[in-house]
Amino acid sequence: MALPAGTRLVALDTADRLEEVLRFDAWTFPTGTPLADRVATESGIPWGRAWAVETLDGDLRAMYGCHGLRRFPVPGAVVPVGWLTWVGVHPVARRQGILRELISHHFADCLARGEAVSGLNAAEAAIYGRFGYGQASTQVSLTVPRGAALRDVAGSSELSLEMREWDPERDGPVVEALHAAYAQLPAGLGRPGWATWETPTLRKYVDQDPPALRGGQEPQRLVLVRDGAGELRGYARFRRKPEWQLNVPRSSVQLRDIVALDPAAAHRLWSVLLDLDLMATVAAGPLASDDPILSLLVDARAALPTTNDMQWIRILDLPRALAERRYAAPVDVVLEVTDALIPANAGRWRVVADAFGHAAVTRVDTEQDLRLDIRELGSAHLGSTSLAALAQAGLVRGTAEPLARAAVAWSWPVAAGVDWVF
Ligand SMILES: CC(=O)SCCNC(=O)CCNC(=O)[C@H](O)C(C)(C)COP(=O)(O)OP(=O)(O)OC[C@H]1O[C@@H](n2cnc3c(N)ncnc32)[C@H](O)[C@@H]1OP(=O)(O)O
Repeated sequence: MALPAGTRLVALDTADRLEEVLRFDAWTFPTGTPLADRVATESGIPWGRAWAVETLDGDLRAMYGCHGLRRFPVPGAVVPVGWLTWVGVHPVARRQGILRELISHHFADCLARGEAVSGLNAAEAAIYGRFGYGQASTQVSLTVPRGAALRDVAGSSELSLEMREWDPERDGPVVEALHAAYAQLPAGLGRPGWATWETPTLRKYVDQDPPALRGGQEPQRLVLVRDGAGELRGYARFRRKPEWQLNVPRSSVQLRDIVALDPAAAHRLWSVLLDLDLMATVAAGPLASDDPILSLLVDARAALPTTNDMQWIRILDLPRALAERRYAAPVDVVLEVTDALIPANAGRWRVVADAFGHAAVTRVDTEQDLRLDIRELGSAHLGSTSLAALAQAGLVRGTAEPLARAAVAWSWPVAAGVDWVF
């Protein structure tokens, strides 16, 4: 397939076309925010690694961008990943194969830059599976009632608190350091998928708090927690949304993110957030599906947990991607993989690894143990989608023993996930 006649692909190297891009984007993602306000905020567009499809007259018809992450956590390692973003096709140009062309361009670009994996957050869950992306992590959202009881954690009450208005220049580096440190927890195992805002564009994008993007809520606030030696142990960023019903305060805390480096800090932060006057609830999420609050709440059900897909992973260079990550148990298995878009990944691959080691991945022509598509391998790549679960749906085929061994090896003790979308 090719781009529709009368259109061409052009690079978006600089922000020169920002206003035009934002006008175009408002066709793909409707917004009530005035254009002038959007122009004045950091869009998060990765200029220099963004492309547009335009007519020969220069009218924008589609675009996509890619964040070149260099420290994306996969099980037991951090790797380069091409993070697909800002995908949109104008309503007049849809269903003519433009997205399919952009995806093919993105895959080739990532491979040329040595990125064995592409990832994304999907606007709609049904879009990307056809291109070999598999759902690799889930997120949980909570609405925690004010005053919800927490299980005790020793040392929580001895930690000190500081609350202040968010100041990006002062607080951005503090929060970034805590967020990055959390990626290694617990005990150095590390949380796959825990991306940090590692490019200057992403950093500016997450640090900003312009009134136009507050939705009528108060400016962002920050709570910090320190141990007895004054060392920072965690933070939470939040806003309060004021609301009264029949003279009864029904306001809510909108928690943007919360990071704690130990259980006492998590308990202390949640204790203060659940005890703010005039609030009825604390709305939290995206949270990883094993976030500590789910174990700390005495009645997690009362927090009305809802889950959704979070990160989607596409393996672009199979031998490299499978060798880059580590495995939770010894494994020696032959996979027969199909890949309709990247033929170099298709065929039989032997994967051999020790517990918590990297794998040797070689092409073989011996009998396969398991058969699956590249999409399923992407789902399992962050360690949170079980190959055995996929087998129950008929998406991985093989006999019981190699399936069980591979399912354990591909898993990881810490759930994949992250607390922001980009
Ligand atoms: C990572 C991100 O940035 S997520 C953001 C994605 N963007 C949006 O959701 C904005 C609004 N939507 C759009 O801009 C467009 O409809 C897009 C980008 C989703 C699709 O673009 P199009 O150029 O129309 O897609 P294209 O014609 O290449 O279709 C490719 C395939 O995807 C399918 N498809 C397209 N859109 C959707 C959708 N929303 N849901 C399910 N399937 C879809 C098509 O049916 C087609 O399937 P086929 O290959 O089996 O025939």
